[in-house]
Amino acid sequence: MARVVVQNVKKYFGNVKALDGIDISIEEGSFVVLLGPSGCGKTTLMRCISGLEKLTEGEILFDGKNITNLAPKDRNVAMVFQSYAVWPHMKVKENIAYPLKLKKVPKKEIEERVRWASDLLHISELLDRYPSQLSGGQRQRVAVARAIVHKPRVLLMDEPLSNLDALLRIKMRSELRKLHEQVKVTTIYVTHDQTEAMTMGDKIAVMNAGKIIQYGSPEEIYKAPRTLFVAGFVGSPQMNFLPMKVISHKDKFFAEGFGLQIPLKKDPGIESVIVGIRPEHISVEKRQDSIGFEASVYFVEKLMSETVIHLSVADDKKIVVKVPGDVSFKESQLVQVHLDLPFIHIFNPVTEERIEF
Ligand SMILES: Nc1ncnc2c1ncn2[C@@H]1O[C@H](COP(=O)(O)OP(=O)(O)OP(=O)(O)O)[C@@H](O)[C@H]1O
Repeated sequence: MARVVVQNVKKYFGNVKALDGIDISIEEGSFVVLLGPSGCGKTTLMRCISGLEKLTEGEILFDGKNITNLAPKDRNVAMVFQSYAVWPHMKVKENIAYPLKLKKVPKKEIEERVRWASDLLHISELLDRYPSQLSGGQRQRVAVARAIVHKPRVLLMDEPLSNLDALLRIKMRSELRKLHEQVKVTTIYVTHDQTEAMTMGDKIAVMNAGKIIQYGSPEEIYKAPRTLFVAGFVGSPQMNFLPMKVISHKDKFFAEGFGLQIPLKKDPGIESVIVGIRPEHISVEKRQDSIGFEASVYFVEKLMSETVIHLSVADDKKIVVKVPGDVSFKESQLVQVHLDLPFIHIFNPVTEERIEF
């Protein structure tokens, strides 16, 4: 396993800036998720790290050694793709053994390694089947076993769970995490699914338009999103954004709008702000350190374990509230809602950056 450092990497396809100056340092043995919307450059960054794509500019280092011009086969990197990409004409055991055969590993060692990888992926009883005799989930396990069998320095996974049904995806998430704990190979995992990113990554790099916007632990990204984009991309349902005016009153500062006055800890130095608050930090009951206001129920989504309430506040602005359990509300019903002040985020509407208090 290796520490991976990407320095000022740019990759242009004609006029398209797929990667527009990427800097990231990935600790040896860690699990890092690249998260971002379609087209933001996630796959291109993976392909650059694997050597399948040549950089326009910049450098990639493994353990301090510049590997920018090294051929893919000399980097000792393994990839797992969304499409399982297992050889249909080979049995499972031959598929897994394939990378070792290429490296001319002795037969006995191949057998041992195939047993090791298939035990880890719980597919030992499938070794004599052909891929056509496997389910999608089993095929993806074979692809992962084949990727780890030669103990790569870096394991790259590009949306490996996208083709699986919802239940299996959730199961495989925890299995891949467990596998990583056992094998400890430096792993870079691409997804556009924020739940997958939050549950799997030691760290998440949130990307947009060829750039990394924020790189941090899931907790940092959830609790202190650096920009409006990150705040809106991570969390479900999405964070509520309320554009408000800044007013001062007796040396105190407030964000004012929608019938609300939110105390600010200091002068933000601008005339207006965007107040962000996650649906789970708004309640329909008074809580300590919260401020309340009236809103009318617009639409209710009952998920039984939680209830998502869409509300209209002043100026017909809609906000979304998530409360635990199965709560009944009628359309147009008036409710008192409360914002938990410690969980409020403040953004600059021009730069879209977070303002720290
Ligand atoms: N070979 C190519 N030729 C031209 N443009 C390309 C090529 N590969 C990627 N691009 C462009 O580069 C940008 C980044 O693409 P990339 O596939 O890396 O995004 P992504 O984040 O992985 O998206 P997705 O989640 O949809 O797979 C896109 O605008 C894409 O159209």
